[in-house]
Amino acid sequence: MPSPPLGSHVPPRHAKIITRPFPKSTTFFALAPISCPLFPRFSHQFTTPLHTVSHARATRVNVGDRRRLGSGTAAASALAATSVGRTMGRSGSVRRTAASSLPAAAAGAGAAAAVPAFTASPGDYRLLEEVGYGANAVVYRAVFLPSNRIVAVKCLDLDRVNSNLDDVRKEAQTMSLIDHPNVIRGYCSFVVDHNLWVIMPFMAEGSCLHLMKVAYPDGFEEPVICSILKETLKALDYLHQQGHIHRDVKAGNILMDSPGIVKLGDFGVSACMFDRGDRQRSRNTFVGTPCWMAPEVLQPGAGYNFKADIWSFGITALELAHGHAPFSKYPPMKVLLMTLQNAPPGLDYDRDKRFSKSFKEMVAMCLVKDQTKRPTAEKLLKHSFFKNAKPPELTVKSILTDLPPLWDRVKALQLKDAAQLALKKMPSCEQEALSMSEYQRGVSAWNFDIEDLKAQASLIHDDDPPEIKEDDGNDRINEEDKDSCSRLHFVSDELSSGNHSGQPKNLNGNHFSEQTCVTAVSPGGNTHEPSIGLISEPGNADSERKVDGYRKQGSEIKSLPSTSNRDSEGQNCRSEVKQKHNRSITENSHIFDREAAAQLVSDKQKNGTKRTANLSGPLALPTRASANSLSAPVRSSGGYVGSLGDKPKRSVVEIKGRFSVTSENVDLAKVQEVPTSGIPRKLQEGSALKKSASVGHWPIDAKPMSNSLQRKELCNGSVSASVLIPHLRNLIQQTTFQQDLITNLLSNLQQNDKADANQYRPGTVDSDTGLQEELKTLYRQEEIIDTREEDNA
Ligand SMILES: Nc1ncnc2c1ncn2[C@@H]1O[C@H](COP(=O)(O)OP(=O)(O)OP(=O)(O)O)[C@@H](O)[C@H]1O
Repeated sequence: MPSPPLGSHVPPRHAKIITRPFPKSTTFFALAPISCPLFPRFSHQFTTPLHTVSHARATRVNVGDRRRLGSGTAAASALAATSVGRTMGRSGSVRRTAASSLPAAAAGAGAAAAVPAFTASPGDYRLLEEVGYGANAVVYRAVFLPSNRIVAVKCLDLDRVNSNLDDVRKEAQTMSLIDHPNVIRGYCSFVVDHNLWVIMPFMAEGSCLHLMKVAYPDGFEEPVICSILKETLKALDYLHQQGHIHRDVKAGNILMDSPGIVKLGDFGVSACMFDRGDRQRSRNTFVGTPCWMAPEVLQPGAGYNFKADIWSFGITALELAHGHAPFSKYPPMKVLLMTLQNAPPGLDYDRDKRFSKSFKEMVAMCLVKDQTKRPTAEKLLKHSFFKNAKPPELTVKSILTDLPPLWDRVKALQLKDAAQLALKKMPSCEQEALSMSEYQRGVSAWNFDIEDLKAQASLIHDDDPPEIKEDDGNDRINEEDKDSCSRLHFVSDELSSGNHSGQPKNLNGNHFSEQTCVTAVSPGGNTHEPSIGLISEPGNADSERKVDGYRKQGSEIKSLPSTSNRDSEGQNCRSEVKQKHNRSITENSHIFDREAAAQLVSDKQKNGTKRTANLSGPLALPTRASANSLSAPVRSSGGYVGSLGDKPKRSVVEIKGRFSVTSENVDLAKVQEVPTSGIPRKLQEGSALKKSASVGHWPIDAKPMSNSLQRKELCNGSVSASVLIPHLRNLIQQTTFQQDLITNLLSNLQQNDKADANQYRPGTVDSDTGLQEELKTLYRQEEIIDTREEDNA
């Protein structure tokens, strides 16, 4: 059954239209585009449904075309407020939406009354608790003071999204045009200092991902999944019919409200299928989250369409069934390769016996690699699995009982992860753990250096640990895989015969470090009474919590007295939500070139050799704290950090180009097994020596494990934390020492080089007294360690 159209003039079915050029005259967006003072250049794209043209206002600032908002001031002057206060009669669905976010007391009256307009004045909103944050935004529960209505305010940090103004604009615009009970719409949006505020309905139960992390780590029961998926599918059907590809369908973007209302949110990376020019080109870039990405999104050339959402929907179904997405244990580039090379994941394993045949079938229909064989959302809604779906009011409601309020859950998750991080007491671990959890959560704005990815992918061991085989789909190799392989060969040929130089493209090189958020209020204008419900003074210890260098935005947001002076709207007070992000952001922060990735795939295939390191760590993803990510297992995984601005000290056991494998993420047994011929005997015992592309042969002690039993225990993961932690501490000490030693050796060599370049022979370090001394020191150190270990044993 088609979703409600935007207006009666809108043909109910558009899904078919998208497969052919869409004639302008039949577009269901505004025939007369609304003026776009915000982005004159994009005015033609600022369309809005006809029935909202008269209500949509792109007001405030009229500034020239600025694709990039470098500073808050620029941002403020470049982004206009768009208020879509729907004062006129709206469809029933909108009223339902509105009612769902009304405070209990007002709900009854609110449902009957006309939906009040929302103003584009920050003074009209009192920010309450933080209820989530993602790649670019912090989301607050807030009160719209004129009607005392509870809303969510998404504060997008424009400093962080300065290279993706299109995304910002699209998200705000798309959200404001949404008119469907299962899609989050934006009431209005406007700039407040460095932030774009998007006002939207408050979804009191947060995202499905959140809920799973808090209470359902192994996923939901089938009836619940069925309800959630059906609502999500209705949202997708609607969006596709309106010409949008969501591109980021995942449990983290499925939001729930108390009465069991389910809505799809986050249009940060959505695309219009009818776009041409710049925006069309953006569909040739990776946008989305690796685990949820359809194969065709990862392949160059062909392009993709709304069917990519159907794939993501299938992955989301698995996510809801298992508590995590398939392949989520792997680093992103491995996910990419597996998505292309392996059979699609499914519900085929022992643990999935509890699920019905129709559920499995439905998932299998979505996860077909050939996008043309995937059903449309509309067709999928007719699948037998959804026929018997119970109303979400019943099923979803049942999973929401006895839970604390959303903000308390968010706080608890934050504290839990902060505690885990504190336990590690390792700055690099912190960074890696965040990176890993970020990845596991599935970031939208993942951003990395393709060269690094190539290096890292080449280090990925093709033999996966047995415990994660299950999700690989390796056992399910089928005809599709053969197709996939042949496509990959084609990609390879294409790349090698084309004008690809073989050089990896480095399109962004964005480097991120840890996110730091600070919340502050500047009570501008009114000295007696800070009228907006924020918050705390900058620098106030209460407003900033710092746990082992990880400073999080204070959740203890204090509600201050609100202004009663309505005339002073926007003047009596100003609220400022500052998010200081200690990261550098450059252009294209969440895309990278698909061809470059294909080159990676090609290289990987050509390479064909098995590598020594079994990498389980993440790529150097932008490290970003996220409420969503905070409950993800904190795992010290090593991972490449070469692209990060600050290279944390760690024990490097292998350097491959710019890639470093740290002792933390190298399989201990394998390290021990590395051939070390030609290395002094002492170093072979209990040390791993590997070739470093950068520095030649150097003795590096990865894990001096004298006790093979202990080593086995460590490898099979049965060892307890109490055993492991001292060992790791010991390791850190050793590696710090070794790093210093290596530095000394290097500087000695350099000095020697200068002194007598002709006499210097590589490998003749023994003739150098200084170096001999250093090596002796190393031996001594090793002996001490060995003795200590023997004592411990
Ligand atoms: N309307 C809402 N009501 C309640 N919570 C919300 C709402 N919108 C978002 N959230 C919470 O805030 C989180 C972050 O929001 P959102 O996904 O829009 O930010 P983002 O920066 O675009 O994230 P992403 O990393 O997915 O790109 C959500 O996962 C959800 O938990």
